[in-house]
Amino acid sequence: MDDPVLLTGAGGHVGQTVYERLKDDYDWRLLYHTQPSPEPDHPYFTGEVQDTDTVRPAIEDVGAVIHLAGDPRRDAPWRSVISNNIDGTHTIYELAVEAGVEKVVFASSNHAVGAFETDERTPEMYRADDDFRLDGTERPRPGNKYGISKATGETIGRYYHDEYGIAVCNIRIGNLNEDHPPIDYERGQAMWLSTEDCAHIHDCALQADYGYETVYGISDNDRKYYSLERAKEVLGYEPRDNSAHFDGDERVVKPD
Ligand SMILES: NC(=O)C1=CN([C@@H]2O[C@H](COP(=O)(O)OP(=O)(O)OC[C@H]3O[C@@H](n4cnc5c(N)ncnc54)[C@H](O)[C@@H]3O)[C@@H](O)[C@H]2O)C=CC1
Ligand SMILES: O=C1O[C@H](COP(=O)(O)O)[C@@H](O)[C@H](O)[C@H]1O
Repeated sequence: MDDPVLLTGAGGHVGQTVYERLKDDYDWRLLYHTQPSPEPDHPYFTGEVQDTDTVRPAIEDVGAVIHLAGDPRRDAPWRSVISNNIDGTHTIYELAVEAGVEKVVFASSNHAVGAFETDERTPEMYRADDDFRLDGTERPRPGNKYGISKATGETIGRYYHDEYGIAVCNIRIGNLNEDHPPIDYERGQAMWLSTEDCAHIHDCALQADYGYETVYGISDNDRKYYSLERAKEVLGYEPRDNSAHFDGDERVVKPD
């Protein structure tokens, strides 16, 4: 991607993870909610992602968008997800059409499919010896209103792909922690996405050719209930981390 790339939610956890690691690789445009400090090295904009007057100048002349801005809380209330997540994502796509954007990478979530984690399947599905896998071809099955907003974001992308030809990659992100995988949280270990793998999968999604894709964004954990096949095949994703290789403090060498 030689054209500028707009990163929304640039000040957040995922945004900083992506920007810090790929800072020199793209001609970034950054959308922050509020004034960033210190100022970033690339042109930036501030405001509400659902506000066309905020987004229009930010998306001008952009070739691709990584859309992260939104309310990430799993218990986010309806009014918030309607505004920040659903209306915000609609605004991004609507102005992407206007600006001639070729590709949108959308931060979807494990919570778009959270209701697959039924009482009958859990906690066994979180364990390394269990072979249950979601692969991205299943229909969304949200477990909360936040999950509804992510499933809706995927569907908004489907419309803008079919109607306007925008290439869309929904990354159903698992669990990005500050540093190491969570300890004593089987589910968290199963859907852990390391910071390096997080930057890498977003880089892959900017580089690869596809039409409309939904992939899972997790590291190559021994415990997993999401398939990585589609991300590997379509995006060229090569995860390097595995939650099993951390003991809570640091990477440990596992015996063969
Ligand atoms: N961190 C994780 O483990 C996961 C994150 N995600 C998704 O990834 C995206 C980023 O999440 P995080 O970085 O963890 O959250 P975060 O809260 O750290 O970052 C989100 C950013 O978006 C901004 N924002 C929120 N509403 C906005 C609005 N209306 N207009 C402009 N900016 C707005 C916030 O100020 C914040 O800087 C979110 O869409 C979230 O749903 C999905 C799955 C897992
Ligand atoms: O989508 C998200 O998922 C992560 C992981 O989910 P959790 O239920 O294990 O907490 C969550 O931490 C993050 O806030 C959310 O945006």
